[in-house]
Amino acid sequence: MSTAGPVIVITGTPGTGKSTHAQLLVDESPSPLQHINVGEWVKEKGWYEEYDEEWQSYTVDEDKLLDELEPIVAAGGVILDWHTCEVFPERWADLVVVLRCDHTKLWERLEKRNYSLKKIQENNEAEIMQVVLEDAKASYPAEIVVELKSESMEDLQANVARIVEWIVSWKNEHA
Ligand SMILES: Nc1ncnc2c1ncn2[C@@H]1O[C@H](COP(=O)(O)OP(=O)(O)O)[C@@H](O)[C@H]1O
Repeated sequence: MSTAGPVIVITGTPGTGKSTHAQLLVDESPSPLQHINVGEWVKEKGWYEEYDEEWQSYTVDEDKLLDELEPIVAAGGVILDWHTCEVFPERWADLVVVLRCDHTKLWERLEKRNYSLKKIQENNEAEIMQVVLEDAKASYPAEIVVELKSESMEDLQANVARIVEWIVSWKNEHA
C-alpha cells in the first residue's frame, strides 16, 4: 500500500519462530523494515481490555490496536509479527508468511518458555489443526499467503533468503 516498503505479516502459532524470522529479516532486508512484535506492543502500550489469568494472555482492544497501527502500516516498510492475522484489514498486507513447525519440536520450544501445560496443549493442538494457516487463507488472497516450515536453522536461513528475494522484486515493481 506504500512505495516506501512492503507490509509483511509474519504469523504462526506461538513458538513457530516469528520473532526469530522477523529479526533476521530486518538484518538482511535490502530496504529498511520495522519489526512490530504486536503482542509486545499490546502489552507495553496498554492496547488491551484485561489480562486473562486462566489463559495467561491479554484480551486485546482490537479497535485501539488497529487505530494505532494504521498510520504506521500506511507508511510501509513494516513486519507485523503476531500469532493471529485475521484482525488486520486485508488491504494492509503485501505478503502473509505463515510459519509451521512439527508439534513435538513446538512442544519443546513452548516448555522452555515456562508456559502452563494448558497453554502448551492449546497451542500444540492449534498447530496440528493448522488454525493460523486456515485463518490466513480465509482472510487474504491465496497468492499472498505463503506457508513456510520453521523447524531448523537451515529452514530459517532459507525462509529469510526467500523473503528477501520477494522484497527485491516488490521494490522493482513499486519503483
Ligand atoms: N527455524 C528454527 N529452527 C530452530 N529453532 C527455532 C527456529 N525458529 C525459532 N526457533 C526457536 O524457537 C523459539 C521460539 O522462537 P520465536 O521466534 O520466539 O517464536 P514466536 O515469535 O513465533 O513465538 C526460540 O527459542 C527460537 O530460537
